[in-house]
This record gives sequence, C-alpha cells and structure tokens, in this order.
Amino acid sequence: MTPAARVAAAIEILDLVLSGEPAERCLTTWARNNRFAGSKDRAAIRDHVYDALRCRESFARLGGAKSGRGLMIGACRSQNVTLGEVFSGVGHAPAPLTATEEAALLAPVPEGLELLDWPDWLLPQLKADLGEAFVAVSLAQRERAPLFLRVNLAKTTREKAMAMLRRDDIDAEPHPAASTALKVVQGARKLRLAQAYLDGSVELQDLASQIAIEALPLDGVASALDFCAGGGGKALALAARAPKLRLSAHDIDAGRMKDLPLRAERAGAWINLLPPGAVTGQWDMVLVDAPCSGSGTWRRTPDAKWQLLPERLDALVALQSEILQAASRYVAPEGYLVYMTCSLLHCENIAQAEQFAVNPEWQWVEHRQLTTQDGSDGFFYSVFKRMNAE
Ligand SMILES: C[S@@+](CC[C@H](N)C(=O)[O-])C[C@H]1O[C@@H](n2cnc3c(N)ncnc32)[C@H](O)[C@@H]1O
Repeated sequence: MTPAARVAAAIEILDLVLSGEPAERCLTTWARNNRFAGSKDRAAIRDHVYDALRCRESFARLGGAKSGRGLMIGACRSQNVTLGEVFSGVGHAPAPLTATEEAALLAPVPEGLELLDWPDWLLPQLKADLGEAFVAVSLAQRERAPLFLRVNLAKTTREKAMAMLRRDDIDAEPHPAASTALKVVQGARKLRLAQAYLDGSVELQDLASQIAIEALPLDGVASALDFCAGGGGKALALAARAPKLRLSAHDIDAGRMKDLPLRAERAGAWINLLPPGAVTGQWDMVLVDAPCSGSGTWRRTPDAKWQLLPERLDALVALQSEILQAASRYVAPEGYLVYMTCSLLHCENIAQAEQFAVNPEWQWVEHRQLTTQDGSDGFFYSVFKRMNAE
C-alpha cells in the first residue's frame, strides 16, 4: 500500500471508531476484510488510528472536522506533511480537499490547553491533581507509549534475557527504575514469536507495575491473594519475585482469568485460582488492582479517554472503595493490603487511600503516584498494614 492508501484506510477505520465501535475491533475487522494489506501496512494504519485518537480534539481542530478525514487532515498538518501529496485522489489515496475543507483550514490553530487533548470535563481535575507536572505529563500522554518487558528473575537474568531477545532481532535495554525491567527499543512486533517470550523468560508488563511489585514489603509474607487478578499480571510478577509464596488469584469475572493458567505455566509459577465469590480464609498480603478510569494508560487505549463520563468515574470511585473494604477482610493480622490503580486521578488514588486509612486498625505504610515522568504509565499504589488486635 502507498502511504496515502494507508491514510485512506485509517480514515475509514476512524469513522467507525468515532461512531462508537472499539478501535481494536475495527482494526481487526479491517485487516480481515483487506487481506492484501501486509503486516507493515497494518502496523502503519494502526499507528495512524491510535495517534489520531490520542490527539483527537487538537487534530479535529486542525483538520476542520471531527471525522476520520478531519482527523487525518489534522494529523498531516501537525506533522507538516503537504496535504496535496496525501489527499490527491490518485489510486487509493483519499480525495483532494473540497473548497469547504480548504476554508476550514483558515480557522485559528489550537493552542494552550486545547493542545493537551484531555476531555474538557476532566481537564480542571487533572490540572489540580498533577500540579506542576500537568503540562509535561499531558504532552507525554499524547505520544506513543514505550513497550516494557518484565524479566522473570525466577527463570533467568536480565542480561541473559536481553541476549535471548537479540537472537530474535529484538533489542531491549535495562531500565534503572526496576531490576526486572527491559525497554524494547527495536523489534517489538516480533515479540510474541520470540523464544524468550514463549518460554516465560519475559512477560509484557509496564514499568509502573514492575516498580510497584518490587517495592512491596515481603517480610513475613508467606501467602498472597490477588483479589482483582484479571489476566494475572500482578500475581505473576509477585510469583517471579518470591517463588516460594503461596499465591491465589480471584476475580469477580472468572473469564478475565482464563489465560492465567497458561501464563503461569509459561512462567513456571503455581497460582491457585479461586472462583468468584469463593474467597474464604486469610492471606499475609492481599492485592487490590482495582477497576479504574485507566487514565494512566490512555496512551495505549486512547478511545477509552473519550468514553469516560463523570457518572462512570463516580461509579468507579464507589466500587473501588467497596472492593477495598471487602478485600481487607482477607488480610491476616500484621498482613498487608495493597491498593493499586492505573489512574492519574486523586479521587481514585490518594483520596481512596486517605479514606481507608481513617480506620485505626490499619497503618498506612507507603504510597506512590507514578506518571510518565517516571518513564512509565500513570499508576498508583498504596500499602496498608493490619495492626494486631491484641
Ligand atoms: C485493573 S483490572 C486487573 C488487572 C490485573 N490485575 C492485571 O495485572 O492484569 C481490574 C479487575 O477487577 C475485576 N473486578 C471488578 N470488580 C471486582 C470485584 N468486586 N471483586 C473482584 N474483582 C473485581 C475486574 O473483572 C478486572 O479484571
């Protein structure tokens, strides 16, 4: 496909996403219906779509319309690409600009807060919550996210994992913020077929989760429950850090854990899966990786940024507090409760922790808000210790 034909495909897909369909599904369906497109074409189209969604508002302003075409005109303008070279109508290229589209280009270009591409209703909240880091984090959130791997130190070393990846033409470098972290600098698309991935030497995991798991206090911790386990990312990281830990995983939706047995087998870990609602007993550590806005990961799932509404955020905050209370019952005396989200918002993070810490039975041990300034996604963790009732 020519570069212009890829833009035409991105326009078609963006129109579907703007009508409310999930971006990932639209990309898959498009690829299935257009088998002539090679892997490089699909990757380039995907990048166009995700770049445009990350910068949806500013590109729409630059392109004169919130449509697939408007967004891609805006994207070309933001990169100083000559519009006539892409919008030529030649072959499979998008049609030339109409007179109305040309006229729309004369409108003032977006500036200031408009360039940060946050939903309007969330902007004041983020500005207050991020404080001095607001502009830098906002700008970084408009960029593509780096790909991180977690080296399974129960199986190999970081150096050996890097050498193994290199044999499959993947270059990765250690990140200083976590002893397990590798940042992929080249060859990311080959990862799922790489030997180091297939044999469980490395797993896909953002740097923030790795920093958080590495920071957890494991003194006197012999058992742990991942209460909101989902695909099991946190449980697997914990298993790799402390192979002797007795680990259980639970999720209200058992289907979310369907890949966990295979992932655990690949990693050489043993994790006991608990069916929804079947949690009894106590653990030395209970992790609550709570459902959240995902605002810290919107670089990776930019359509979610535009779908979040104030009512949904309120409901999530109420749910997080409920889950935290429910999970706290499974923490043994002197054990730890760990609350995590991939959010940048106070109401889901520090405010939840403050509210929980009011209970005198719990000692608030530590907390940390991570952002793109740490090299990672946005992420929050907080650790509480249950005081002995005696
Ligand atoms: C952020 S995701 C977890 C991601 C996962 N820990 C990982 O690292 O891959 C939140 C999970 O919480 C689960 N969940 C939602 N409500 C819950 C509840 N009341 N009790 C337990 N799990 C719940 C969701 O099904 C979802 O899988």
